[in-house]
Amino acid sequence: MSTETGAPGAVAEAEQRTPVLELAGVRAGYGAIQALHGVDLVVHPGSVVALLGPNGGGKSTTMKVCTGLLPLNGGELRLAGRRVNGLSAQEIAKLGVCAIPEGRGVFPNLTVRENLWIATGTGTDLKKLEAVAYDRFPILGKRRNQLAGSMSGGEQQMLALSRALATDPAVLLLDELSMGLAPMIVTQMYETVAELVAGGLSVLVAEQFARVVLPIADTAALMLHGRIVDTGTPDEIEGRLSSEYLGG
Ligand SMILES: Nc1ncnc2c1ncn2[C@@H]1O[C@H](COP(=O)(O)OP(=O)(O)OP(=O)(O)O)[C@@H](O)[C@H]1O
Repeated sequence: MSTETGAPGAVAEAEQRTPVLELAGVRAGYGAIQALHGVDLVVHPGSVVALLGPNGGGKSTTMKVCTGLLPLNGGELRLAGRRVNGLSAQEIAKLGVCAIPEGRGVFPNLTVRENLWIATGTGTDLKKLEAVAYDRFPILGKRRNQLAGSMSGGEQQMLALSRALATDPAVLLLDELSMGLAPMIVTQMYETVAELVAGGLSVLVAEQFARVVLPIADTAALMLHGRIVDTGTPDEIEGRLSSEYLGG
């Protein structure tokens, strides 16, 4: 969370603890296409790192590396200080990495309840899971028997977030949470993320339009052509970004 409310000590303290997620000199690509050329990123416990940059910069690829969906061909991926290069996506998920991919990640032909039921594979009881989800997003309770694919983009994103949180992740990866959503819904989604971070969650969020995520970020990193070209506090980065990257 941003330190505006006066917790610089807490941030400094978090930075002294082992990062929940760390990329050091990470290289990765698709066959002959090298997409990441030595990416360094650190997510401290209870903080939000915003990964910014235009289309094709490598944000989604970075997310795929963090979830184990794409292997590294150089550098190191560390979770809670442990090198996890080469672990499968399933093993990485078990270590507490949970992602909401670009374009949501709900099962459109399943109802809200059925989508939540999928998360019971992690051992949580469906009733408890539903109670938490409907408490956080009452609209999901009203839509519990509706097919996820027939809901609005915002409602689908709420469902995706609820399902992700059911796994009690150590670090949550959000890829373009705002995509296709009305500004008011985006604000609401990021407010929810900020509340979760205040409760101790760590988040890495990729966003093409910086303005929607900078208010809740502790650190921002600008990515271009598979490289982090600038890192700083949200204020520092905002000051250096062109309006093109800031977005509406
Ligand atoms: N499946 C793929 N096969 C081949 N090249 C890919 C694949 N996915 C991404 N790339 C390439 O890797 C580079 C980084 O793409 P990536 O999707 O990570 O960027 P991004 O910053 O997330 O952009 P966007 O927001 O548009 O998804 C781009 O040059 C892209 O064309």
